Amino acid sequence: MNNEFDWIQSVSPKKLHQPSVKVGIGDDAAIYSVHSEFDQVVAVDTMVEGIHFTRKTMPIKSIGYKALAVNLSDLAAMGAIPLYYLVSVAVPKQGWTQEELSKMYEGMDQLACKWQVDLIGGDTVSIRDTLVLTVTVIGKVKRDRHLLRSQAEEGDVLFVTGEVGLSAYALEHLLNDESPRVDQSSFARFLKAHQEPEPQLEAGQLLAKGDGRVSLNDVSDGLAHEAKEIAEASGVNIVIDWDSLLIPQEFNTHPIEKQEDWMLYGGEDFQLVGTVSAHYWNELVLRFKEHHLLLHKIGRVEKGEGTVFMKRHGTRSIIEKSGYHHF
Ligand SMILES: Nc1ncnc2c1ncn2[C@@H]1O[C@H](COP(=O)(O)OP(=O)(O)OP(=O)(O)O)[C@@H](O)[C@H]1O
Ligand SMILES: Cc1ncc(C[n+]2csc(CCOP(=O)(O)O)c2C)c(N)n1
Ligand SMILES: [Mg+2]
Ligand SMILES: [Mg+2]
Ligand SMILES: [Mg+2]
Repeated sequence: MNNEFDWIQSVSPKKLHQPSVKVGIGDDAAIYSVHSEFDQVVAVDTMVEGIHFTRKTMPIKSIGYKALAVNLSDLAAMGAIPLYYLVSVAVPKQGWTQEELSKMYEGMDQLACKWQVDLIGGDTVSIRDTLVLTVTVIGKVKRDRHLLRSQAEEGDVLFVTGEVGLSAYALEHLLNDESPRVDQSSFARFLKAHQEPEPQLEAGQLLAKGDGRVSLNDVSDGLAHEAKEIAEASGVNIVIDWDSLLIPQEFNTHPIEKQEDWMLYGGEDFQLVGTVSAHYWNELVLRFKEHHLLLHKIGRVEKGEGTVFMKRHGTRSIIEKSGYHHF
């Protein structure tokens, strides 16, 4: 690899999307101007080789794409509009070429162009064994229009913005070397969900625009875990209605326990899960239809203190806050 400074030069954007950037890459820090009618929104998430990806589970370009996507997903979950991002990369001294790192940045750039977000800084260091990629995103939300996990109330509708379980299904096949055994044309959308998930920014912004009260979270650790976070933050119980979940046809030939593993506990779906009051629901569904976006009812909110239930064929069971845990 050339020296670190040439490398930084090579990943510096030639052109920026946001006119608010006053100083981007190249000085000690970035500067951007702000508008007072908006609040600033910031999030950071890290991807670690061996934990979030391996060379077997992810093409290199997708590692970059996903690292930015998971962060944009957190902004989506706040109802925010993304503006800028910073990238910190720790590169092992062996095993990664500059071409590969450039590919990783290409993945980020592809998604950044789609959402008009600008790379305004970062950090480059070496590490012993595995690559670590940390992305920080900065966005904005109209003052007092942000969406929180703590706004659910008894009687609300529980919704998701798309299918869940696709990412975990793909990952299981990738880890078990089974992807050649599944039908490749139908496997493609599962692979896409795992490798290059689409952050639901439009859905998040649409939910923030309306007048109704909304609670919202993004599905990184699994539907069960995220629903539990909403239930606990809001001080309510949540019932997930298994029979109303969108179950991919490919799951039908697998035992129900496997389906539950993928759909409730698998994680990394990066759909949004949330609640709205029942009388606002129909209007919201219409608005989503107008924007060609999916909003799917999967349960309801009840009085309680943070318990999540799953109801299947009329029988309820308590769902634990399990999903992917680092500790
Ligand atoms: N090491 C840390 N130091 C300080 N704050 C942290 C740390 N880790 C997480 N947080 C904060 O805790 C809150 C929850 O973080 P968490 O990472 O669980 O959410 P998330 O990003 O939505 O989930 P995921 O990481 O699974 O995508 C956030 O406000 C986050 O900024
Ligand atoms: C090789 C490989 N093994 C396992 C997984 C699964 N996985 C890792 S982290 C995580 C939760 C989200 O992470 P975080 O909580 O850090 O946002 C999940 C579901 C994977 N993606 N790749
Ligand atoms: Mg996080
Ligand atoms: Mg989140
Ligand atoms: Mg996150």
